[in-house]
Amino acid sequence: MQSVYFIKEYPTWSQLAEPMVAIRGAFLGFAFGCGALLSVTQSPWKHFGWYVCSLSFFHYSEYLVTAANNPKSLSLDSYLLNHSVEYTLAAVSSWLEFTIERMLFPGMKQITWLSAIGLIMVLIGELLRKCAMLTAGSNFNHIVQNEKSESHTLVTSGVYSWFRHPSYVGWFYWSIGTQILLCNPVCLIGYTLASWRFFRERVEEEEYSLIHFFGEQYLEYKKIVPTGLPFIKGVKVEP
Ligand SMILES: C[S@@+](CC[C@H](N)C(=O)[O-])C[C@H]1O[C@@H](n2cnc3c(N)ncnc32)[C@H](O)[C@@H]1O
Repeated sequence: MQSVYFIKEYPTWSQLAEPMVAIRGAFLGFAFGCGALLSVTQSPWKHFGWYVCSLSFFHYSEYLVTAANNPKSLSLDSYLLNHSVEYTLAAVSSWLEFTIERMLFPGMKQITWLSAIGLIMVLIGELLRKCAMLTAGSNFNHIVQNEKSESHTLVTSGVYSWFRHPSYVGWFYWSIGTQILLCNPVCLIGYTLASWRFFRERVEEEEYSLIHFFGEQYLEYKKIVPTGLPFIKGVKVEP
């Protein structure tokens, strides 16, 4: 008698992740729509609507640009929604601060000229970051690489000729801009200090690897081009 075997095929990780990608994309689209609706009303939450649009656009476009730029590195994490616990706490704190101050001092949340300055910072920061991603192409990776891949080349053109870390410069001013937009004084100070510390450490860690990868070529580039981040010089090199 012949036996029949059924080989059970388990879905691969990428097959499992596909619906999650669609769900996150749809959620960000929905959030953007809600933000846009709030933005065009005369409600006291109007500026919060600008913020929701900025936040959802940022996360959606991180995934989209990674897909176009460096599809090999694309994953569910490319939305950067689960960046870190600190990042999530910072976002929730800013929503709480906005809500509490909105209840106690409603006038404080309706300073349109100040929110407009914040929005301009957000837009410029976003543009700079996406220009950096597109300029670096497949050399750009959300996860700092400690091993040099064969195709990794040093990028020194376009926005990389202005700053050594243009995407971090963009993200730094984007994050500060969100708090100016929300007229959140406490989070403005907190975000400025926390993101400055984060990028100081990140730049040092990244530059160790880049010097290891590109040696003299990176050291020459480092001499000519600043990091772009205030009071951050990057890794110290002994003469
Ligand atoms: C998240 S990206 C950030 C890039 C850069 N720090 C910036 O702010 O635009 C991190 C990856 O970019 C790579 N990288 C950083 N600067 C680079 C450059 N000038 N040329 C090529 N790769 C670079 C690093 O090796 C790392 O894996």
